[in-house]
Amino acid sequence: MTARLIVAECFGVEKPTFQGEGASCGHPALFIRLSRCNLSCTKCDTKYTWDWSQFDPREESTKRTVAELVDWATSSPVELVVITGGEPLLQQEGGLVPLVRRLLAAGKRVEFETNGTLAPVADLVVDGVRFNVSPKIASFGMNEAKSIVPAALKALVASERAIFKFVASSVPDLDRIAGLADAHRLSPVWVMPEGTTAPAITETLRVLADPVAARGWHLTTRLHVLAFANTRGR
Ligand SMILES: Nc1nc2[nH]cc(C(=O)O)c2c(=O)[nH]1
Ligand code: SF4
Ligand SMILES: [Mg+2]
Repeated sequence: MTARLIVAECFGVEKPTFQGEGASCGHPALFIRLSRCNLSCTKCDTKYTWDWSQFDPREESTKRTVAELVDWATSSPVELVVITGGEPLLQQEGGLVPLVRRLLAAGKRVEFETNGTLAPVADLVVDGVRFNVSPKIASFGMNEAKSIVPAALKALVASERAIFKFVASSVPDLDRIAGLADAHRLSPVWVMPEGTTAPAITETLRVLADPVAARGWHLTTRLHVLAFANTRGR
């Protein structure tokens, strides 16, 4: 049987872009955005991957074979492939493992952008793969009883291939992040300002920078919002 994935969009080949967030911020990158999510955050900026009250899944997603996706990614010399969503690990029992295996064999490296509610299968915890884990705190508009899954966080910590990248809007958010980081031994901690416009990102970054530095954490911007005005497909 041909493995297929439910894809929202692929970008970075025709219009080159960068990983906009986290430890690889500024690196040239290709993006495969998988459709579907198991959460429903109020502040989600990719609702076209899951919110079928606002979007039509037949318009917003296509099924693509692993071969099609690998051909697309290998048409570019860019080494980093970011697999995001939605929640990409929802499809790890489907075509994700063969996709990652073939991307690595072609000389790519892979970063997953995941919400941290699902433990990765062993076949994804391999050299060349990293996990950018963004647990959603209450201020992001998600009930933490659903978004904080201790067993999944434990597995991601144990993978030794994860960073924990929290979206924050205010200084009090940092206390909640510290509580979660302590409770689940999450490290390294990265903080990213919430916002989908350059002024909003800059303003929040300025508020958060000193308190993040004081805690010894890492800080990231959202480079694609600054550079490309949050255009879809960049
Ligand atoms: N350039 C760029 N970098 C990103 N890093 C994480 C993204 C995401 O939507 O998960 C993203 C995105 O949408 N664009
Ligand atoms: S986990 Fe991410 S993709 Fe899913 S609803 Fe929340 S912000 Fe959106
Ligand atoms: Mg995004």
